[in-house]
Amino acid sequence: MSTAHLGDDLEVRSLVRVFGAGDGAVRAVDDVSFRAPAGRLTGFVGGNGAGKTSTMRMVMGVLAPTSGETLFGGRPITAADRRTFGYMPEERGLYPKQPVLDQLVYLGRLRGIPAASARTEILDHLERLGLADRAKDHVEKLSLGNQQRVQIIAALMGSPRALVLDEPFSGLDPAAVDGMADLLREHTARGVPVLFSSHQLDLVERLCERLVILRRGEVVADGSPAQLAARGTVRHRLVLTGDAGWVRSMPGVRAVDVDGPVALVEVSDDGAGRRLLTSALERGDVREFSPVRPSLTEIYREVAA
Ligand SMILES: Nc1ncnc2c1ncn2[C@@H]1O[C@H](COP(=O)(O)OP(=O)(O)OP(=O)(O)O)[C@@H](O)[C@H]1O
Repeated sequence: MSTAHLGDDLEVRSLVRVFGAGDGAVRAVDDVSFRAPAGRLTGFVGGNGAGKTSTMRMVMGVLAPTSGETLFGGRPITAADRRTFGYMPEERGLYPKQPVLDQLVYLGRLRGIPAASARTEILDHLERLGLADRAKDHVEKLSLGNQQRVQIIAALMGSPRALVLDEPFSGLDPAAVDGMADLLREHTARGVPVLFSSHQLDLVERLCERLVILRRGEVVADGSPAQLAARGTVRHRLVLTGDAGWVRSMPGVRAVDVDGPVALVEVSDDGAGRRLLTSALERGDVREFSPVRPSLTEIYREVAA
């Protein structure tokens, strides 16, 4: 039995995975280190082929690292640890011809969850994800989004000690996204680290306390959304009473967008910002002059493009 207890971080250290050899070798994961802290939702983002799935597979032991380590609570992750983890792989593996409830009970038993307690938990999760009336249906009769919900329940049942979820939100409608987010928060509240990949940046920004951005196998950003926002280019929003077109000719000011009395600008330094504000005040009332935090999408474009 694992000695790990709730409150352990998941961590990867100097993780490398090379596919192929010689000239055709691909360094899919290239010296990746980051931590998914206990009790936090960590979003794992990056473009197609950035190395997210390969990293998660190495955490779950279904892909061998070329080098580097995967750790839980500071110790190398063991097979016993992994049996206590909830994993949603990229390749969804449900049996089409088996009823939903039977299948989930079976998957639970593979993870050592007694059938009776698995049933209670599964029925509760089906209810919460709006699938209570589908428990006896064959999986193949469900829409893809509903099959996805079943897959999610398979990963979440049995009070896992860590959750590793590859694209858990893809294909879900907004109500299911909210239901799923609530479920994940219940797990972080128990002290579980949750690592999930996603291409939906708005969702990651809304949900995550931490995020890790990969680009071509390397970590290019790692921190809270606020920490990442502080790294991005800060802009200012200037709202005047008259037309703001004149800001375009101010030295040290780049007008990103001007629309009537509203201008979004980047200033080269504090001095240029002060000169801009002074000029604006000389021309009349200034209704607003405020820094604009870059959105995650903008930060992502800066670091991952
Ligand atoms: N089994 C494999 N054999 C050879 N190359 C592979 C294998 N698995 C992944 N790769 C390559 O490794 C790189 C990273 O792929 P990976 O699936 O980890 O990225 P990803 O970030 O999950 O991408 P996506 O968002 O598209 O799912 C890609 O170039 C991919 O082609």
